[in-house]
Order: sequence, then structure tokens, then C-alpha cells
Amino acid sequence: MAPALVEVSLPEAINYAKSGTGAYKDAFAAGPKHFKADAELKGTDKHPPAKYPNYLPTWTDKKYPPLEPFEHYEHGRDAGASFSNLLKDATKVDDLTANIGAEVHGVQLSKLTDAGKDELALFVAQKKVVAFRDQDFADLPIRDALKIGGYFGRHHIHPTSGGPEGHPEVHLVHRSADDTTSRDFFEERTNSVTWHSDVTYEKQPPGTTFLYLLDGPAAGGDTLFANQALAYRRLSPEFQKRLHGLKVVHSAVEQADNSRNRGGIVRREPVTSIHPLVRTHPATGEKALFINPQFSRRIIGYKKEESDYLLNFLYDHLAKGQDFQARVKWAPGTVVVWDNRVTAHSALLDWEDGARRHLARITPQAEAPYETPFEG
Ligand SMILES: O=C(O)CCC(=O)C(=O)O
Ligand SMILES: [Fe+2]
Repeated sequence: MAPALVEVSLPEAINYAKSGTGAYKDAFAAGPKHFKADAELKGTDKHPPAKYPNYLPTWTDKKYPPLEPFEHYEHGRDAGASFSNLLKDATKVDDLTANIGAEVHGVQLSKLTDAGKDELALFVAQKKVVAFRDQDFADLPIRDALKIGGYFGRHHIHPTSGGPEGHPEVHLVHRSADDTTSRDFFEERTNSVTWHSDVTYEKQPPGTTFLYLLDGPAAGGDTLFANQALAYRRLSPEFQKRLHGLKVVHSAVEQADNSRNRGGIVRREPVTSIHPLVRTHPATGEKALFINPQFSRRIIGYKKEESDYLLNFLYDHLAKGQDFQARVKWAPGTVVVWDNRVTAHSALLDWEDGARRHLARITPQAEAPYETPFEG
């Protein structure tokens, strides 16, 4: 039997969040302190200038109000299951693994009709993550790329990341070639794996999410993905049953603190949200674990040790499940689309010094997570 659910006020939720087990660390982007605009724009004797100067990060002091609720329209629900619009020009569609991920050649995302976009939402929800190769996405004017992404939901403006000038809706991942923070990182840590789903502390976290390469090392800097729906299904029915009804606090507090401590920005005051531990996908009806060590903090109604015990088990289950994970290798022109509702991911900081890594993310928000009853 699940415990009776406790209603928790926001201040209580924040206390819960602070006492939780997660330790936030942001290893993806170096932040304003390490960013040398001049060297990126002009290059140095050691590295060439940025390939996409229009995508170099900027950080402004502009403050944003709290996010307002909005009604999400799930386009994946309108899609035909044959994917005849999405894949009509495909020259190659390969699964990355048996349980998660696909790679598509021949389709140009920027040319999709609305019917193609509806199918993209469903295809990605089913495959969890799809790498589209040889895209012109990065070469489009940024506002055009945003227009495509905006079909899938309201753009999320990240509270702490840099964005291209005038486009705070684009979240940038940028490390310059002479940035040694990843070397420094390994003085403290044995690996750079930081499983998370994006910004799950929001009331309406992202759904269909786009990340595209602008520049990267020849080897290394892959991104890992995990299928959280299969992670749920791998659990025994008894265990699944136990998880239903549980609610979890997700917190932005540590990410904001981390940004402030590093001399970065905080565009919006950090929030906490309470989400079901098991959520249902609105287009596929699949249930998925919705917890991650970056932002989930505490199971409501459980004592700290109980919450830590269960969350740590689930984080471990997620991290060890190589048989429901995929690893995406980036190449010029690659756009990776994932469904943030049913996946977790992690960047890897494993490439050698001397290469720039530069990516842009378009992050449409989706519905507030909801759960449907355990079905056995
Ligand atoms: O750099 C990457 O591979 C992924 C970074 C990340 O977690 C994100 O952009 O959401
Ligand atoms: Fe992420």
C-alpha cells in the first residue's frame, strides 16, 4: 500500500529539496568566467575561430518573472503510425540499439510539413532519442530554428545558461578549445556521468527536445541516453505498484547556487516542483520513471533515509542499465531529438584538450507530468 499522500506547501517543499540526496554539479558549459569572446571570434594561434559565431554564448542581467502555466498541445497524438510524412525521404533508418535510439539519414528536419512534425513527436516518443544526420539546422537563422522547435511547445528559457545574443530561448553548451575545466573536473571526480532529464524542476518540463552540434572534437564528447520507460518496465510488478502514487520534489535551487558561485547568472528565481515518480506519456501511453539525480531531491511523505534509499536504488538502476541506454556520437550536421519525458541523458567530458565543443538546445516545454494507475 502506498502511504497516504501528504500535501506539501512550497516552503516545506524547499526544505525537503535542501535536505535531499542529490548533489548538483554542472559540467556541461563553462560559464561566463571562462568565456573569452575575443579568442572565440578571432581564434588564437592554437585554435581556429568559432564556426558559428552567431551561436556564441552571451549572458545578460535581465531578470525574468516566474513561468506561467500554459496549455500544452501534444502533436504526437495526431501522428499517423506509418511515419509516411516524416520518413518519406529517408535513405537509411537504423536502430541504435534494440531498446532505445534511432539514426536517420536523408530527412531534412527544416523541410518537414506539420504532418511530418507530428510524426516526429511520436517517432521520438517511441524511439526515445533519434539522431538526424546531415541537417542544415545549424545554418538556418536562429529564429527559423526556433520556429521549428516552437511547434512542439512553448520555448523554455533556461535560468542559468548562456544564449546567443537576442535569443535567450536557445540553451548553449560551449567549451572553448583552451578551457581546462574538464581536466580540473577530474581532479575531483572519477567520471563525468551526470544523468538527468532537463529542467525537471519546472512545473511543465520539456518534451520533444532538440540538441544540435555546432562544433566538436573528432572523438569524445558523446552523449548518453537512457530509456526511462523501459527502466520502469524492468522493475517487478510488485515494485512498480509500490512506486505508483509517490510524489517527488525536484529542485532548481542547487543549479542556481552553482551558477551564482561560478559568477554566472540566475535569470529566474529557482523553483521547486512536485511530480509523480511514475509519469505517463500523453502520446504513447507508456509509463516511465521520472526521477534523476540532478534535480530530484525527496520523496514526499518519506523520511530522509527512506527517500534516499529508494531514490538511490532508482538512480543506480538507471545508471547500470546499459541494456536500455544508447550512446550518440556527434558529427557535423547532427541534430539529436529526444523526448525528455521518458529519457535521461548525460554529456561526457572525455575529449582531449584543444578541441572546442559547442552545441545548441531548443527546449519546448510540455504538459505537467501526470500519472495513470498501475495496470499490472
Ligand atoms: O553536452 C551534451 O552532450 C548534453 C548537455 C545537456 O545535458 C543538455 O544540453 O541538455
Ligand atoms: Fe541536459
